Amino acid sequence: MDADEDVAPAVRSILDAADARDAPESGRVAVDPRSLDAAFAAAEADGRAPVIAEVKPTSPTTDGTRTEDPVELARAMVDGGAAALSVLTEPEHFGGSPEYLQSVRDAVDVPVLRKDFLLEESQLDAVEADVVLLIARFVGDDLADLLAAARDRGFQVLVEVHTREELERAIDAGAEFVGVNNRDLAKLEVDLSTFETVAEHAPDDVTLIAESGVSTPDDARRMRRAGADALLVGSAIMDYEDADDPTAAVQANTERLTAAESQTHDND
Ligand SMILES: O=C(O)c1ccccc1NCC(=O)[C@H](O)[C@H](O)COP(=O)(O)O
Repeated sequence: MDADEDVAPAVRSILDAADARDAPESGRVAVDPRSLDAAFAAAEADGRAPVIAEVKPTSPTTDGTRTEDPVELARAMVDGGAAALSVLTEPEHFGGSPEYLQSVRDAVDVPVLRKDFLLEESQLDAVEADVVLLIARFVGDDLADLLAAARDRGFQVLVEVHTREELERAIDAGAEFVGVNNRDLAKLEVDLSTFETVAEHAPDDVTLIAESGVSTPDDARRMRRAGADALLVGSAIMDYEDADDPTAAVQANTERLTAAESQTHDND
């Protein structure tokens, strides 16, 4: 691993925990994945903004922990029009688990992204998912090998970048799905202009996903105008702590963002 020396203490702690995690005892996984590109195309054909809705019980920048059943939340996201789902499997800082992901994937028919901080090949085998995340900053020179190892198992791979230099490394490694994270993991600050400045350098044949900080339909349209093929949204969809009915709130939050494309004015 390289380039992690400047990260926020919370991220340092996440990486230390990932380093310390035992290799899964299960054997090597072999995945028959649900196509992410097809899911995005189906959403667009239906007039929905392609949204990957994230089941994120907590995080270093979230107050408290959402304890509702991840499967119920995931179903509400799909009912709200999510093209795909992301499920945190990191246990110590995000309240996730591979078991949650497996239950969610069994319950829905959209592609499911495994959101975690994968540093080693063996960690790919913790659970089947349609897509796995590799964060360019954290895997450093191992990116191409991990990408190949993930594809050998059948996974689609989302390579996350935050800078133009990381984008170039992702492209050189052969990434087909690139997520530009608007959250700077050095400071945990979110700035939507990150996607705008990095995405313009991406080749046309890459599927580009705007990650983090998308809170309103206006934000969604802004990212789409800047070239996002899809949006990865966690906090704004999981924002239901004051709601009487959490699953209804999650569905409504998802609908608000997936409907962004069909609105001409912002009515956030
Ligand atoms: O979300 C965090 O606080 C966080 C902190 C440290 C490292 C990663 C973090 N988030 C991971 C993510 O990629 C986001 O959950 C995802 O992009 C959704 O972001 P948002 O819509 O802003 O919740």
